[in-house]
Amino acid sequence: MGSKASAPGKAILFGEHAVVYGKPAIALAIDKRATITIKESHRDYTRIKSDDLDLEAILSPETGLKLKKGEMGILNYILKALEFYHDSTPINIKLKISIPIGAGLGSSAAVTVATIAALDNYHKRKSTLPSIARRAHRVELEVQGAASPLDTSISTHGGLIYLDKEKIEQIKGDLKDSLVIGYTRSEETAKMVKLVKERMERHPQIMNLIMDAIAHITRKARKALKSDDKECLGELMNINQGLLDAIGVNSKSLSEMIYTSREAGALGSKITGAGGGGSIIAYSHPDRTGQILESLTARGYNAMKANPSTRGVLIQ
Ligand SMILES: Nc1ncnc2c1ncn2[C@@H]1O[C@H](COP(=O)(O)OP(=O)(O)OP(=O)(O)O)[C@@H](O)[C@H]1O
Ligand SMILES: C[C@@](O)(CCO)CC(=O)[O-]
Ligand SMILES: [Mg+2]
Repeated sequence: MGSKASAPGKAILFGEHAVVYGKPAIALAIDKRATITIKESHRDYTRIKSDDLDLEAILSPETGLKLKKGEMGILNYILKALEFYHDSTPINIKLKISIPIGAGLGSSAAVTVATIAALDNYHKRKSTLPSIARRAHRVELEVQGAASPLDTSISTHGGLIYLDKEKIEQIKGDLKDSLVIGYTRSEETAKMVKLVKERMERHPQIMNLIMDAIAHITRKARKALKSDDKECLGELMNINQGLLDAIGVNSKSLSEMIYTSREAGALGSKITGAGGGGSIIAYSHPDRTGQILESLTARGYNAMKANPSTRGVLIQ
């Protein structure tokens, strides 16, 4: 018997980094997914494979982990999820992923959530969405050393969520056909979270004022989404971007993508995710997304339209 589960990537509209300091955030699941398939193994070891990542590893109780090809990165999240199971029954794990990796689009969270859901199903363990999200957050915390529950919550629950500390609220907002994501390879999330922490330690009063300002923006954005006030939402994204620059997570390539998208008609454009490279999210009237996509790709950036995905984790 086998098991299969998938989970979506994410984009953060407001509150990245501030959420690590207990401020609210707004994030949406996007229509790119990670899928984990588990089959029984007829060998005495577990094999983890991903053609998309050109990754293959063997995990045996006797000889431990052997990385046959690819890089550890994402594998660390699968291994940590396996570790929490304390069950060394050999299995074959396969990962398919359409989420750009390490680009601020929540690939690590999606892989973690899909792995936990697939393992629950494989071991016939009853699980709830909050339980999957909680365990997935613990995996991200252990692997990265620091992580808010934001990425793993949105990957589990899907939709468009307003997260305030542990409280999750699905919010209404018309973002269909209005989002373009430009992406490059980002610095690892853990590194960017550490960089902000160090600046916080050097300038606590200033940084706390900035985090409070981002919190005000996020609360106001929640109202703008509900009232479909597109101009206000765009302007709040641009203000949030200025504050992300101030906390040190902007970069030249992100700025170039942001200004390119604004010149092409974005109402708002900002970093999404950890920053330091990675992704930007541009919000516009639906009739401008084509132009924004074209402008970003013409400058050699990867770009894609993103639509909210109401579907969170799915056990197939
Ligand atoms: N080709 C690859 N194969 C395996 N792992 C990779 C590959 N490219 C990047 N990684 C690793 O995948 C992980 C991606 O996690 P990271 O949190 O940095 O990005 P993300 O989850 O996509 O973005 P964010 O967390 O900012 O939303 C990192 O550990 C990175 O080293
Ligand atoms: C930068 C950050 O806020 C979001 C990364 O996608 C880190 C976190 O919330 O764990
Ligand atoms: Mg991540």
